[in-house]
This record gives sequence, structure tokens and C-alpha cells, in this order.
Amino acid sequence: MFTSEFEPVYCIEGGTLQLKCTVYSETINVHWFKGDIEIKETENMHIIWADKTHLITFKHAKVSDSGQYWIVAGKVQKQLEVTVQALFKRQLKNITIMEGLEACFECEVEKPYPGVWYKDGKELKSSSNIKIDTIQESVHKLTIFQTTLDHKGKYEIKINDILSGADLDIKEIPDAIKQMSEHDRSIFLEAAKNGTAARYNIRIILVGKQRVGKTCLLRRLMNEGIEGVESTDGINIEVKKCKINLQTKEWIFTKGNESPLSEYPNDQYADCGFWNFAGQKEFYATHQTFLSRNAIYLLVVDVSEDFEMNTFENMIENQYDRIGEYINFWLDNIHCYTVNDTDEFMIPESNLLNPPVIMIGTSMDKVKDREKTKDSFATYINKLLREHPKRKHLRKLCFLSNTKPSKDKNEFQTLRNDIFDRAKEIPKWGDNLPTRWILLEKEIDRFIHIEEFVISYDMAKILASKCSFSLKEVTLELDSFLKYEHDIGNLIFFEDIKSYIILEPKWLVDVFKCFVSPFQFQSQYINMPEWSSLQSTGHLSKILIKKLFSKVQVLNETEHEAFVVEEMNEKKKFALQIMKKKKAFVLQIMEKFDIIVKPIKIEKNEEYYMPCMMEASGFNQILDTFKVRNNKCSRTSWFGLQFNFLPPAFFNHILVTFIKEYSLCIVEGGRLALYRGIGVFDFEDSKCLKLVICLSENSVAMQVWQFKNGEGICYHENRKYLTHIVSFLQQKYRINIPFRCFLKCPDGTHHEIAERIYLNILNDVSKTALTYCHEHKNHTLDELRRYWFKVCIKSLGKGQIVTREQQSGFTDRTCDTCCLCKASKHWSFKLLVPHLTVEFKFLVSGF
Ligand SMILES: Nc1nc2c(ncn2[C@@H]2O[C@H](COP(=O)(O)OP(=O)(O)OP(=O)(O)O)[C@@H](O)[C@H]2O)c(=O)[nH]1
Repeated sequence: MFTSEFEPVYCIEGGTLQLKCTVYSETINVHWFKGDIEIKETENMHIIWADKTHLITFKHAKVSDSGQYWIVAGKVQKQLEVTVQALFKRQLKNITIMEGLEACFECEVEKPYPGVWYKDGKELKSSSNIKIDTIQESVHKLTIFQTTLDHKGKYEIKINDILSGADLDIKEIPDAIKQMSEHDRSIFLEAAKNGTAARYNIRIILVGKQRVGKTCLLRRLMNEGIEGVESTDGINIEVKKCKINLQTKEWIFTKGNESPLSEYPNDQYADCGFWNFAGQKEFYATHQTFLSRNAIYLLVVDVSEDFEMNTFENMIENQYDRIGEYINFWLDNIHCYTVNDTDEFMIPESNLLNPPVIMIGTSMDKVKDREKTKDSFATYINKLLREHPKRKHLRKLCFLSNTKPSKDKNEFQTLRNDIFDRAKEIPKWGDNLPTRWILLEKEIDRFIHIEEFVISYDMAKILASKCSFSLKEVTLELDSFLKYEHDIGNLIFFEDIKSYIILEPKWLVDVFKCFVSPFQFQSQYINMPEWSSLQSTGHLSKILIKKLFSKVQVLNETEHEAFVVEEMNEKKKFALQIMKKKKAFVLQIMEKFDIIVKPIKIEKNEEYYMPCMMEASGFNQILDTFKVRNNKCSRTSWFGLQFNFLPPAFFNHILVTFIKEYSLCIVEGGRLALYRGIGVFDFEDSKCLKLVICLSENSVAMQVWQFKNGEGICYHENRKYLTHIVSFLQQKYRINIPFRCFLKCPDGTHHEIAERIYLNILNDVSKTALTYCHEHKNHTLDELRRYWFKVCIKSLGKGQIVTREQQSGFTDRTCDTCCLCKASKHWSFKLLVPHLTVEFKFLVSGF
């Protein structure tokens, strides 16, 4: 029947496939089959014959056209093997990378054809950050440099009408990394090239007054009993950990020797850490160190207490006990972390702010009418917070009893679920990190598990190499890792004092609590005259440091042992050395946190001072010490900053920054003029000018005491220094504490809000130039501001010579280094020659 041979047929996908045979006679009918099914013509496939030749043509062959074909003529059938080879030798592959990295799609084809690239169906062309390449005509490449989240999508290449496609998934760089330096970001990205994984972390911080039931609540949340719970001693942090199953929301607690939590995989379980703060006020000087912007706060309140509104007293003077004051205090503290309403702290479409706060009313067993208490507490909170934006942190009010829970303890399960739901709103939830960074986090967890709360930098290097940190630059990558971990509050690390890394804040608190000790726990210092000297003068003598260190258990364990052994062997000597190093490190850390400070210009500069533990002294007493109230001394007006809320630790930072910049005056007995919330500084060699800086509730004010003719001196540099420090500290601690500048009359009391003149009023020329003052009847505004604000010479017109004679002709505009006068282009000028001496000279030579 057949006169042709039947060789196997081969073709490449997309090409034309032809199957052909010739038969003995034109009258022979030929039928084509694939398997058992007879082939019928389609749009893409034609069957034709001419004379004895029969032909079947697939215009655009598909891989599925491959197979066994049968050609049947009469009773004869022949088999034909057909192979359609896929065009793509290598298809595009899905890519998942970290934003900022380069993404490269690549495919290889069997036959050189041109290709066209598409993203989400739209054709792509080469551009500044997209490169389209073909290598030896058969390898097609698409490279996207410095990817952003917008590059996510489906990418395809069409070659000879055949598509190959893959997805590009881009993971966001954690915010903390974005805010780090470019160097750290590039190290992070380099590490991310070797793979990334998501990590879920929840930190829950319990805060509130002492004895409101924080510890009991924590026990209940951890499914533990509350027997034997005692008020936390002094300043303390109790840290507890558990895991939460991301799918089932089940909480996993391990006790004793059960398998460590680190064995639960990161991508399926969230790490949950509870930090329980002791409620003692003294902690507030240091607690800012331990608060975090990436946490959920449980604000615990004992609702069986009388929570009626009361006057808000000055917490600095330790009269700070009303529930409302605590609630305000903590919400204000938490609200400081909201840098602004539009950034990551704002939860989209909800008008709520992060970090979230759940308020928990305890001791419900003690109240008579539960429903009434709930209602009146909610009303009370409503009145207390009014329209203040800090209420946007509040998510829920819960009421429960720790001592008499419900039978099924369901209220605690509800609270656990709430915590988990809130955790998802926090920006750090599901941060993508380089896999080896997550490995190192686990290594560190292992140390914490065996209660090694502080490790040396060398040890960290060993761990980092174990986790395959880039070998050549292990310290570079390790530093970036540690900075990130510090930033999100997982550990404490400073690049400039990197001998040790504190893995658990508990270690630091254990050290701090010997130094920053609440009054009622100070009986242990009864035999230490140096402690009493610390309280009155702020001087932290070397002997006292030694004595206090000897009380810090975590620092002495090895050292004691070492002393017991008569002949110290090498190992013990080594241990002793380590302890010494650790103590030096502790002092550096306390210095870093501004808890202690070495004032400048003290001989050899070796003595430490600790302003936050000093007893209060009356301001009048200080005035008497300096004999300010006599006619040889004139006082400038007060210049101050009034904050919406000033965290107690923050004033410490301000004062310590001044102590590092200006020399503290030395008063009788050689002591430094440092008092609780007050510092007096010499800022001139003659010591005739003294700058006093004072803290009062939510305000900082300063004044200069002039023991010489101070007429005409303008202290605008000091004023600028104060505002500069505040903005610098705000940036450093990334907290938001808005303030207004004010002036007050020289003899006025700096801490009283009455009669403060705010800068916005100063700014307003239409306001009267006179200001009434109860004590002195009236002052002109100029009298108050000339000490702190220079007249602006920048805006003087050319040829405008200012002379003493012209003084009377000019009106009413002085300048806060251009901030007051910038509103007006043609402003008039009032010149008070005495305080313009310098500028005056400049003008004369200039013209
Ligand atoms: N009746 C009643 N007593 C409670 C409740 N919660 C706690 N207590 C008791 O209050 C006391 C203080 O409880 P803690 O849990 O230690 O309070 P805390 O807030 O951790 O205290 P500090 O550690 O001092 O800050 C304990 O004696 C508890 O038994 C409660 O809901 N009802």
C-alpha cells in the first residue's frame, strides 16, 4: 500500500509539524489516527492529499501533539512516532526576594527566536532599572535592579507565541532596618540574598500601680496558679515566654525541663514574651529604657479602689497615687512612641494608634455591683481622657478577678485571643529576616534558656559564624544584626561599648535595682554613709560603687567563688577578670542611659554622679545658697519649655546633657550644685554668670543669675542649646513630646503655670507689649524676651543704619533667630542697644 518510509518525526513546539506518506495508487484512501481516535481537520491542522501523496500539517505544533500516529490504508496500517519538543529548555521560575535586591528571571529555548516580556499582561521595555537581555540568542534574561514592592506580580515571556510565566514576590524590609544607616541596610540585603523567612514576635508589657494584680494576671495568662505571689521587690522585671500557634491560636507554655520553646518552628508559632514591671515609681527614672514601641501594653487597674477624679498632683514630688494619674501617666508614656499620626503607628482606616493598650480592671470579686462598676469605670475613663489623642491607643476594657476567676477561666482565654489579634496590628508582625539572622536569634534564645543573660562580643562572633554569617565580614554583619535586635527591643547593644551584649533586660534591672532603689527598700543601705551622701549630693563615690556592686548577685557569683579558693588557679583568675570587665561595662551602660554621669571639669573627671536618686531640695533654699536675692545679683527672665507630657526619664537626659556640656557650680563644702531636678552651672570663667535649669511638672525652665552687670547680654545660645537638646533626644529615643516655649518674669516661680507667656503670643505683634504680673504689676514683653532672643540683623535692609538715636522710632519686633520676624517682610525694628552690642559693631563695619 505505502511507498514511503516511516521515520520518526521531530519538531519544536510552535513550529510547523508535517506528517507525510505516499501510497501505491491515487485511489487509495488514507485515514490518520492518533491512538484510537481518527484525526479530523481543525483550524490549526489541515489534512490534504494530491495524487499519491497524503499530508497532515500542524501549523503551530504543541507538545501534546507528540505520540504514536497510525496511518491506515485499506487493511494496512503503519505507525509513525511523533515528538514535539518543548520550546523552553528552562522555564521561568518563581522568585521571592527582599525588596531592594536584584531579581533576575531567566529562561532558555531550543531554538533562537526573539522574545517579548510582560508584567501582569503589559509589555515591558528596558529602562533605568529593568534590563532585557538575550545571551547567544537562546537564553532570555530580565533583570530588575533594586526591586520595590511595586515590582510584585506575574512576569511572562512570549517566544514564538508560546508563553512562559512566573511570579515575583517581594518581601518588605523590616521598618527597623529601613531606619538604619545605608551601610546596615546593604549588609542586611547581602545576608537576605541567602534566603529569608518571616518571624512573628509579640511583646506584652504589663504596667500599672503597685499591688494591682499584674503578677497574678500574668500567672493566669500563663495558665499557672497564683499561690505565693508576692509584691515585686523594688524595681524589677519578670520575663515569661510562651509560643502561640499561628493557625489554631493555641498558647504553648513549657515548664521545667520540657522541650524548650525554641523547638517550635518560627513560621508556625509566634514568640510571645511578657514583661511584668514592678509598679514602684522609682523605676520611672530608668523604665524608658525598657519600654518598647513594638509592644502590646496591658494597663492593669484595681477597680475596687476608689477611682474618683482627683486633683492631679505633682508626681515629681512623689505624690502620685490616684488611679487616674497612673492611667494618664502610662498612656502618656506609651503615646510618646507615636511619632506622628500618619506613619506606621496609625492603623489604616481605624483612626487608632499603635502601640495598642488593653486596660484590665482587676479585683472584680471585691466590688458589690459588677455591672455598675463596669459602667462607672468606663464613664470615668471617658471623662479622664476626654479628646486627648492618647485614648486612640486603647483597644478594650476588660474586667476580671485574679483570685476568683470564673469556673472555665474563659475571661483569660478571651484576653489571650485579644492579645493575639492586637499583635497582628503591630508593624513588626511577620518581619522578614535573613534566615541566618533568625538562626542567630535562636542561638541567643538558647543562652537565655540556660539563664546566661549577658554574653561577650567574642561569644556573639562565634555564634554568628556558626549561623553562617558572612565569613569575611562577620563583625560587620553581626553589628548590623545586633543593632536591629536592639532597635526592636530584643536585646541591649551599643556599638561604642560592645564588649558585652545584654540578652535579657532582667540582667540589667538586677544591676540597676541596687543603684536606683525605692525608698522602702533602702534599709539595706543603713550602714552606708556614702548612700546618704549620694542622696544629698548626687555623688556616687567609688567606695559606694564597690559596695553596691557587691550586692549585685549576677555580678558576683564567680567572683565570690574565686575569693574562697586560697590559691587562685588560672581559671579563677580569668573569671575574676571577666567580672571586673563586666562591672566596667555596667558603669558604661548606666552612663549611656544617663543614669550616672561624670560632670566635666572635675579633676581627672573620674567621679560619677547620679542625679535621679537625689532627695528634693526647695528652690528657695538654693536661691539662699547662692545669695541670689540680694542687690548684687540680677536675674534674667525664665525661659522654659512646657511639654504636653514629659517622661521622668527624659528630664534626666536633659539634665545629664547639660552636666556634660557646662560645669556645675561648686558650693560650700566643695559639693556640686546638683539637686533633685535642678542643676546650677557656671558658664563663664569669672563664675559671675550662673545658669540654673529646673524641672517642674512637664516643664523645664532656665534662668541666668548675673552677679555682674549683665545688662545687654543675650543668652540666646543657651536657649537654643536647650531646644536643640530636646529635639536631639527626641530623635535619639524616637519619642514624640511636643512642647511650647514660654517666658516668665525673673522673680516668678518657674514651676507655676500661671503667668507664663507662650511663644505664640510673643509672636503675635498685635498683642499688647505689656504683660500683667501679679507680683510686679506689669512687664513689657521686651523686658522678658531680650535676655533670650536676639534682634534679627539678617533682615535689615541695605543702608539701614541702626543707631541709638533711632531707637525710639522703631517699634515692636524682636526675633527668635528669625522665627518671630519671618512673617513680615517689611518689619520695623526696635533696638535695645545694650543687648545688641555685638550686632551693632557688625553693622557698623558692614556699612
Ligand atoms: N481580691 C483580689 N485580690 C487580688 C486580685 N489580683 C491580685 N490580688 C492580690 O493583690 C496582691 C498583689 O498582687 P500582685 O499580682 O502581686 O500585684 P502586682 O501589681 O504585681 O504588684 P507589684 O509587684 O507590687 O507591682 C496579692 O496579694 C494578690 O493576691 C484580684 O483580682 N482580686
